Amino acid sequence: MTEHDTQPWPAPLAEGPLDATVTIPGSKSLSNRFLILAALSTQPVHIRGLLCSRDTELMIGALRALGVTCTQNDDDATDVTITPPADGVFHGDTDVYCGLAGTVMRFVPPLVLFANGPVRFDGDEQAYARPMKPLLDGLCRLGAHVEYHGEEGYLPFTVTPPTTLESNRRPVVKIDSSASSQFISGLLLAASRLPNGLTLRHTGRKLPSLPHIRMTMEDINAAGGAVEMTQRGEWTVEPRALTMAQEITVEPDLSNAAPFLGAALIASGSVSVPNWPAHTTQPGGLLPAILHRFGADVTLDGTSFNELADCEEFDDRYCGTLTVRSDGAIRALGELDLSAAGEIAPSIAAIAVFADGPSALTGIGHLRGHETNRLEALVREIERVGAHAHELADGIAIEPAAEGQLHGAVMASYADHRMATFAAMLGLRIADISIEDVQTTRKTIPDFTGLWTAMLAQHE
Ligand SMILES: O=C(O)C1=C[C@@H](OP(=O)(O)O)[C@@H](O)[C@H](O)C1
Ligand SMILES: C=C(OP(=O)(O)O)C(=O)O
Repeated sequence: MTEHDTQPWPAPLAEGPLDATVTIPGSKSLSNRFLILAALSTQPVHIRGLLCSRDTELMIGALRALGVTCTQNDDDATDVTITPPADGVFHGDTDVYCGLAGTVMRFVPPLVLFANGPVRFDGDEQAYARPMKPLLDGLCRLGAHVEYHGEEGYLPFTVTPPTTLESNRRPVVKIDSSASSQFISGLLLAASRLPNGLTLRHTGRKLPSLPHIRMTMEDINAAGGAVEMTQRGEWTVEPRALTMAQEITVEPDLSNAAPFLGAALIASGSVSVPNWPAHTTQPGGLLPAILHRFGADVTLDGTSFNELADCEEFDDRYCGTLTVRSDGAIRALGELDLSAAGEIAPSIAAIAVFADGPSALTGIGHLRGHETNRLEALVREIERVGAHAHELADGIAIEPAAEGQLHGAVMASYADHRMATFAAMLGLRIADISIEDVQTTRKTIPDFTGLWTAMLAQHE
């Protein structure tokens, strides 16, 4: 146990305008999709730049339990080779531990359709509150059997594979995915292996995180699959043998870049992130526009954000250095619909605490079912430092306080990586902020405190 596990971590105050470059580790969402697709592939896949954090370790643990060979390079754990079981059949009669990782608890159970025995799923106690039922109902429609060991619709549970998969016609699965896009992604990722593919319909009114569903579709199609959105809220997947490229590189996690890029606004100065993809399926790709709306100057390799869309130099594969500059004056957002990118809401909320007026983040009611009830947690932590916030039916309204009214506090992190990074962002401008259990950031960032202090050491 380190000191950080027991003592709140004193979040550093910015000593002056930043002039920093930060290299962001691989994307959680891409890493865990590539791992699943590699496990379903017909040949070994070499993944470079894999995120090495709790959520990817849990995914690797899950795949190993199912009989997939995952070999990490001794000198570089981000370099991994995945070899699916020789006959493509996953091992049953095993246990999968999901921790608090949505991508593990929603992407792995569909693999059990192709296993030779039941698989038991469990996770952290806090994971027992995360919705699972629409995904598991979908698996039951495909012939699996689900037994709940606690409350119906939640972890822990056992999935037993069907004795045979329906093979005379294409199954139609209808689920309400308004609580999480990951139900759709999980079913799509596995569906190419079904004898007749799948038609999947979303029956709810709202669907969050559409970029993450587009990411799923793009990754499946790049692996030789054939998935399309046939109409709003309906997808078809053709039966296909998936063959991923033999080598694939993971983009940096653009959502995890949000606290660092946001620091340029809160602390003033500039923060640069190399290897920023000009085109991406990650929802963090929306950050340049949002930070620009807050008043920052945003450039990719020197080209200003306003010109990026028309710039022919930036083809689909272009990666450059994204730089965010600010004099510390932050414009309020008014209302911002974040339904496409709910996972960056805590970072956007931290910036909004220092804006020149109120901001409302909407379209994110489903954040109540994330790692913690993030809307409730954000309101509580914003009030704790002396600013004001309240919950909306589908979001949060933030009212900044005059700087003299803001004060330090011991901030709770709720076992939520993004609540911990949110608190560190507040600590850039508010003295005497410390953060309980900052190591919870290991869910998706291997060394958050190291990266954060290194960023702060680079100032004007
Ligand atoms: O598919 C993915 O990789 C993710 C989808 C989103 O989930 P929700 O739709 O539940 O918000 C996002 O918030 C999560 O961090 C990652
Ligand atoms: C919601 C998140 O994670 P998960 O993949 O566990 O759903 C997140 O990282 O913000």
